[in-house]
Amino acid sequence: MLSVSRHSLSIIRKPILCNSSQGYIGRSHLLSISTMSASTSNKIYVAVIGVGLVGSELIEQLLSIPRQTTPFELISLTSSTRTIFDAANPIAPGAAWKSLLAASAQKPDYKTLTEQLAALVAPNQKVAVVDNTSSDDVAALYPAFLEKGISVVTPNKKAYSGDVGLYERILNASKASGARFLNEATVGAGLPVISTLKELVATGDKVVKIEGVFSGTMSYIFNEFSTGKPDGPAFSSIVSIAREKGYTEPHPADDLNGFDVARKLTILSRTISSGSRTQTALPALQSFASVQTASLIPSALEGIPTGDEFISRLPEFDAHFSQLRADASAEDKVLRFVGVVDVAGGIVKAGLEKYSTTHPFATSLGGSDNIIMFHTERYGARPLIVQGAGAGAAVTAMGVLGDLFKLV
Ligand SMILES: NC(=O)C1=CN([C@@H]2O[C@H](COP(=O)(O)OP(=O)(O)OC[C@H]3O[C@@H](n4cnc5c(N)ncnc54)[C@H](OP(=O)(O)O)[C@@H]3O)[C@@H](O)[C@H]2O)C=CC1
Ligand SMILES: N[C@@H](CC=O)C(=O)O
Ligand code: NA
Repeated sequence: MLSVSRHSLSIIRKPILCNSSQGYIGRSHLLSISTMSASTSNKIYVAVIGVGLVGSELIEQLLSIPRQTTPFELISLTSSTRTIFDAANPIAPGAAWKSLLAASAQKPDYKTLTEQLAALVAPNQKVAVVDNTSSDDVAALYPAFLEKGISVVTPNKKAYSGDVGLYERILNASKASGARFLNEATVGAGLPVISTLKELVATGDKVVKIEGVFSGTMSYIFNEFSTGKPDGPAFSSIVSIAREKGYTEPHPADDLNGFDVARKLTILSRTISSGSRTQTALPALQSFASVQTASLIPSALEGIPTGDEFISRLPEFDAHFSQLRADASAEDKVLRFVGVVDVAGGIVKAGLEKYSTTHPFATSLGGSDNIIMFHTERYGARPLIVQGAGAGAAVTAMGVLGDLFKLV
């Protein structure tokens, strides 16, 4: 049970009928037949891990689905320090869930959570963990969740772009149990990038190359910093704004070192390799570290432990970035940080490039826009293009919630 005050508990929805194998049957004798069918079939119990920017927004979006139509029951929240779990009293729309979690005396215990969730898996009753952290430790738990039939939905790139052993364990566990691993929001946030790629590959199209701007942070930084003019705002000031807008990783160095893009390229490469009908020329990446990546971080700033300290030291290197901007401008070009998965050529790489001021990367991007171009056999000379905001809480949470709906 939740260890919270009576006052807090009063905002949790109380079922009138509850059946241990089917969960809610209804919350009022006035429920209509259609409402009852929504709440008795295809129920999906959801446990959210990580209640930061994306996690909080996801919870709000989840709780905003009309009660009559939602298939979801939000039964557990876990932050880095506390946890709550109560399958019999799911968190209700309008509940002060932050206070509930803050009032809990329970520390996170993932072994117990796995057992509690596994006990709920049943026909017509699915269970999903949503990992909204950027934690390697939480990512390492995915095989254990999946083995027990618990689906995993996540914007966290760590598992699918990390060590190949973990990646393979995820695939195997999902295959064995039928539980799903869904990670749309790991690339392009809410943009339909992974789903588009999976459909291209599953329907037998041959992906020749994927190229684009994959980082909302890098997009924002260079859209603002490098417009074709020789001068403009200081690099460090724009990085600070990108952080304030919620585009950066918890540590902004994870964006500026190119690793965030390298992780996304690894996820795309592995999605192609695992779905293709025939072998491709893509390298079998041991991890995102195998991607050829050109970091933007000056060596003096490498390994700085906190994001705050990193940001405070970045102005020391503003002159360096201003020079890069001026050099590009002298050639009538802009700077953009791009990624390429060259399937035909077997190359996966990320780095800062110069583009003519008339190129779509210079003219059509704004804010945190991502642009992803799929060059495939069927799309011939004119690529399939996905473009739009590629970072930020609202669009990322939407990508996560969209994946949850795929479980219905
Ligand atoms: N922001 C964006 O635009 C996008 C983000 N993503 C991904 O979404 C994920 C979340 O990003 P964002 O919300 O911006 O980051 P935040 O830093 O705002 O949130 C991460 C949360 O995870 C919590 N956390 C860390 N470790 C654990 C743990 N072991 N158990 C439970 N909770 C933990 C942190 O708690 P505490 O603060 O206490 O450490 C923090 O609240 C990341 O993986 C990111 O890459 C993907 C696409 C876009
Ligand atoms: N920090 C990332 C967030 C989304 O993946 C980015 O800037 O793209
Ligand atoms: Na996406």
